[in-house]
Amino acid sequence: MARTEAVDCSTDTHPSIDEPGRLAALRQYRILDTDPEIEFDDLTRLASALCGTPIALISLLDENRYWFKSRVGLDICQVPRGGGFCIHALFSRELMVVEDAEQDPRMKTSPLVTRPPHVRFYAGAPLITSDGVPLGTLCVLDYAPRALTPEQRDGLRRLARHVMVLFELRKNNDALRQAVAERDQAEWELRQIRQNLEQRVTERSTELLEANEHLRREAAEREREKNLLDELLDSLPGAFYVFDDHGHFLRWNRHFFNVLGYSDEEMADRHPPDFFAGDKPAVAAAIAKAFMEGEAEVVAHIIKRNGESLPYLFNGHRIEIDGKTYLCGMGVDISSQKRAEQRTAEAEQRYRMVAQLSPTAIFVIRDGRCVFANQGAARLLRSGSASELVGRALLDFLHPQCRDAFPVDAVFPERDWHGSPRTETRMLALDGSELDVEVASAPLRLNDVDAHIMVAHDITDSKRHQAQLQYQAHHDALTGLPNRALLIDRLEAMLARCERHGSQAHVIFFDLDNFKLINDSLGHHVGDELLKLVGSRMQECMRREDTLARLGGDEFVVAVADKTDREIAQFLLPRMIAAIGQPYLLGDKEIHPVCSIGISSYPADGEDVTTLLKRADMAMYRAKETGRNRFQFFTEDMNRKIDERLRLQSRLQRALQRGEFIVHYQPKVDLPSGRICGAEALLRWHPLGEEAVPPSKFIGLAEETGLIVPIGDWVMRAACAQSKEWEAHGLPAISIAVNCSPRQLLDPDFIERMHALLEETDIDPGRLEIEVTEGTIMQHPEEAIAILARMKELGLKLSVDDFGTGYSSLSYLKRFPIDRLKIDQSFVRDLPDDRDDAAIVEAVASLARSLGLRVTAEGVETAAQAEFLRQHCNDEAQGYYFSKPLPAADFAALLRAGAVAMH
Ligand SMILES: Nc1nc2c(ncn2[C@@H]2O[C@@H]3COP(=O)(O)O[C@H]4[C@@H](O)[C@H](n5cnc6c(=O)[nH]c(N)nc65)O[C@@H]4COP(=O)(O)O[C@H]3[C@H]2O)c(=O)[nH]1
Repeated sequence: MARTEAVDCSTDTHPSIDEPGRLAALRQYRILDTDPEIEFDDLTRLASALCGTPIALISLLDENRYWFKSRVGLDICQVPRGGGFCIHALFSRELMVVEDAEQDPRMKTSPLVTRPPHVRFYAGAPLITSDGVPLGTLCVLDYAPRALTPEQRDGLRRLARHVMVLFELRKNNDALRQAVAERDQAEWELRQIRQNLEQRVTERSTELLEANEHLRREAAEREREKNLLDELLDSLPGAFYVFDDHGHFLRWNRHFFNVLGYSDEEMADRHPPDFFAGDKPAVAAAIAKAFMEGEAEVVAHIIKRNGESLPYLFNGHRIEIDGKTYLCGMGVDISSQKRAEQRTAEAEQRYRMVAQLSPTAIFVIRDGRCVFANQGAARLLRSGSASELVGRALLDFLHPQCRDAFPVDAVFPERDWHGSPRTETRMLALDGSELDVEVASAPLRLNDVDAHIMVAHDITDSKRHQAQLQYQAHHDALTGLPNRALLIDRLEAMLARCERHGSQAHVIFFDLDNFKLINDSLGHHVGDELLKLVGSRMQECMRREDTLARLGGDEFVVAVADKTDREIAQFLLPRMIAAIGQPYLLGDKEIHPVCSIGISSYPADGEDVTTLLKRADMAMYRAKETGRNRFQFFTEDMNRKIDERLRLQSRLQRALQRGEFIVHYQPKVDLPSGRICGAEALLRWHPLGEEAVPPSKFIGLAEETGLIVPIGDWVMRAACAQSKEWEAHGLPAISIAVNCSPRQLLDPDFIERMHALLEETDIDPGRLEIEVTEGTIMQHPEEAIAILARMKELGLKLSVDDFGTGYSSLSYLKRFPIDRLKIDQSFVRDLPDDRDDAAIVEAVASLARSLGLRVTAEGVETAAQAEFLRQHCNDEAQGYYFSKPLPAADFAALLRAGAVAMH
């Protein structure tokens, strides 16, 4: 493409051209300074090709320049108005062809010619509007002079017209676009307007809806308020009303219907006085008063629809609404109140009567003086009449010792079971007698002044009774001495005192050794008398501060403080033993009780009551073992003995299963002939791997623990079996005696077991002798007699062992279904020298003879004893003199020999 500098063309016009009009027309096409468009560029290229020129332009002339809408072969887009050629073609409105510009006077000075691009050829077809206005040209240019063929000329013209068609099309399009744009704008504006309108309509509708809702809510609220008011009025506990000064009802509540029975129609027709009969004048006066003074109240009987009348309390208040005067108020049914008043009046009357007639003393006290007293009060205080008490000071009736403590203001510290304040005090009757009373009190308003009512009742007897009960709970009924409970209390207090002072205290346990025997043999009444005497004799030996208690049976305990062991042992106990040991004459009997005493001391032997009592008891048992009228201080050794005893017990429990028992047999000798006539079965215990334990050590324990029952059964069975065996071996038939302890005898199954044993061993019952001690029988004589009788029924022989030690009376002895008496070895021991024993033995032998009983003397150890017995008793004897108890085999050998040697 040829480059050229901008060409300066001078502006020139043509007289035939309305230049401003042309320029205006040009502007209408709105094409100047627009971007290249392909449709125009195609035409330009067509023109260049058609004419064979390197340059082709669509050139438009405005006020100052030639602006090229489309160009081929030229790279500038405009040239000044004075530097171009087109103006000639434009103004001539014809195709103009300049074959050599250097030769053409109109152009040879043109910068396009004189300077690069050095145009030499120019052909331009004017672009003329349909109105004939020239706008520019479609021109072709060349650097060399040339000519155009007529076809080229014609083609150029046609192409110019095409350009113009395009211009027109473009202009129309523009106009169309403009119109479309304007229409779009109009549409947009319309839409805007519509939207605005719609929005306003919406807003307005919302406002209207809101206003409507507001109105609806207000209406609902008013309705609700009205309903609420109606409900409120209907819920009033009475007849609400509003009526005007003509007596026309404006408003009333459901009470008129629900309670009084009037319908709304009836209410509308009625006037206030219509509801009343007898009370009409009072009601009318109250209405008039309310209208006049603003308010009034009246009690009147309203007539219900069914004719019934009820007392109502009406109130009325004058109100003004819109300048008019109304009366508004309510009537309340006061029938229950009236009834309550009536009941109160009746109750008051009743209470007055009850108070007057009550046997309980009732006082009303005001300012410390009696303002009312009933008959009960007069009786309590031994007064002639209740009125005599009125006006007197309450303190006058109180015992002087109680005056200070008595709460005259009725604020009592305790409460009775109704919750009323109560207290106990002592009163003085008018005759001077003293009374224990329980007083309850309550505050009271009396004629608008504070007072209190006081109810008093005589508890003198119950106090006495209580004291008695208290005494009984803490004292032994027989001797009147403190019992265990009181002893424990006092001991605790004593120990606490001793602890504070660092002093000593002693617990002394007394037990009468032979009491049981005395009691059983001489009767309970003798025993009781003896206990009372023992108690009082002991008491005489003691200081006031010491305590003597009876724990039950023949057990007494003395608690002594602030004495040493030596003082106790050297002074107190000997004194007591001497006092107790003095003979007692009870009825026609003289009794010599024997006591055993155990002592424990605080703090050495224990620091609490239980331990001290237990240890004194232990010591007492130890004393009992050591002999008559002995005392024994507790020693740690006793504890050890108890442990040993416990150990022994556990071994004894296993002994039977382990087969540690055997039976020895001691012969019984017929004194006249010296022949063995029987044997006593005696139990022996050889614990495995240990020394034999003598019966004296374990029989008592077995008895206490009940083990004696199975052990005794075993002995019986063993003895019976042994007897059968001897019999089977052809040995002489002898009777076998077996010991029976109290526990065995009184066992409920004893008889059944004996029966079974006889059947099982098949022994002749007449050869089995059961030995029961006299003491055993005398423990429960009646039961024992019954059991012995049943044993006799079984065919058994019975003997009373240790006879002479058990205090059995002759009358009992007569009733015992026994065969034999065994004289206790204590009476035999000192024979024949002891005259008493000799006399006893003789007496027993003679007694037995007269009762038809046989006699066996026990414990014969010497020939002299044997001889004495042979002379005076001449029955049976048993003892070491003849033989010690022997194992079964040795005994069999002895039996086989048939007699024992009598030296
Ligand atoms: N000093 C002395 N003693 C003599 C003489 N002759 C016999 N004795 C002993 O005196 C006791 C007599 O038995 P007991 O009075 O029934 O006294 C018996 C009896 O009460 C009881 N006992 C023994 N075996 C049994 C038994 O199987 N059942 C029951 N319930 N008690 C038994 O044990 C007590 C003591 O029995 P043992 O030690 O065997 O003592 C026996 C016997 O060995 C004598 O000349 N001089």
